[in-house]
Amino acid sequence: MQERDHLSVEGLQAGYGAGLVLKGIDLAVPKGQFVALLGSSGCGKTTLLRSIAGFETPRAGRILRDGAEITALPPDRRGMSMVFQSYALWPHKTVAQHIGYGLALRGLPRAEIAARVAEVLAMLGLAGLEGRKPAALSGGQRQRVALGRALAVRPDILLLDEPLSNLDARIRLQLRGEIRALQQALGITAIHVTHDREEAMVMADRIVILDQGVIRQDGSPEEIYNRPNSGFVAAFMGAENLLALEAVAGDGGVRLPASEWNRALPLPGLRPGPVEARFRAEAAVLQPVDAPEAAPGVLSLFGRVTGCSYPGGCWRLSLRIGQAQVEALAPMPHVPGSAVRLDVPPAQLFLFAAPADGRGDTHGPRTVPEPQPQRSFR
Ligand SMILES: Nc1ncnc2c1ncn2[C@@H]1O[C@H](COP(=O)(O)OP(=O)(O)OP(=O)(O)O)[C@@H](O)[C@H]1O
Repeated sequence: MQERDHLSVEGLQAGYGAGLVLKGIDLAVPKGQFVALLGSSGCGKTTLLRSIAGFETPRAGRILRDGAEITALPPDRRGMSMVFQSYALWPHKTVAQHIGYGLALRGLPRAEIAARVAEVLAMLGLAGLEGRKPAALSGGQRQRVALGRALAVRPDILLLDEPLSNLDARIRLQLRGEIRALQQALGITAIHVTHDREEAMVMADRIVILDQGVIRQDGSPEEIYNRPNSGFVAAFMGAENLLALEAVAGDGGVRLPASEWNRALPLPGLRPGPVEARFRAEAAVLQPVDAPEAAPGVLSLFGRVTGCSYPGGCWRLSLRIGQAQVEALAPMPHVPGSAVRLDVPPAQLFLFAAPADGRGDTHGPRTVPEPQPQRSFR
């Protein structure tokens, strides 16, 4: 715990019945930081958020706010507001009543409530809708009301539980930007639960990847995207193409020997043995098979097109490379059966010693530095 940590979670364990969902979470968040909790369904994101909010009682560990323990405090005494995926609006209350709700509970004078409601209505572009009830609002407007209710009490910690996932794509993009701008303008510390990778990337200062109740990686969006610390994180961040390689020791060090589907590649820093190679479809450059040899460090793969579709922009190719099926993008369509070369640049080729448990980080990746200690990320 450092002086500047606004919110800290230490050794947090939580679960339901006999099952343990969070298996020891440590997280220290400085004031004003926007943290995205990212992970697949069921990994424990909401359980962590609800534990921070005070809606779940942890089995072990502590939650601190500005250094003071709040683990046992009820939700309304934590100085936090939460926004839910389902909006959680009352059908019989108007927009103004929703936004003023927390202020009325706190016993603020009517005039002050009216002034604050007007301020929040203006801030969220809801002016003119104050007399409407939720049934007469669009999804985006409803979520703005829920956000307004959370912000009206001027929390300094805002907890967002997938607030955008019920909205259509256009409104989602718009609200994303609005929430981020408001959070920055108000200097609020925000914890945002999502399973949408792009949403986490564009909104957050920091991304925490959760998997089965443990933190797999914690870093800036650029770090997580460009330097995943495991095959799991690489795959979660879109590097879904997977090749099973075998690193061998030779005179010039550890390398990937040439085969009918790849050129040889030095693998400095990796031990001999099975290697998991991952890359994004958009990272690979499609070449004719007889193109000049690629620059050193580039992994050149040879395969055949098995499928071709047009999702818009580029053509998306499915390719058979040895035993693996991978995806790549191309500016032109390719006939199934065509022979092609795929070049993967070193910065975008994520290599990990292949693990026994399929998670890709047992004896350290070649291209990835050790994960940063949490406290260095500020
Ligand atoms: N009230 C509950 N009682 C029993 N089990 C629960 C309860 N709430 C959640 N769980 C279980 O705990 C695990 C973690 O759930 P949690 O909602 O925290 O995951 P999540 O990462 O937020 O998932 P999603 O993205 O699907 O919302 C899941 O296996 C879920 O089924």
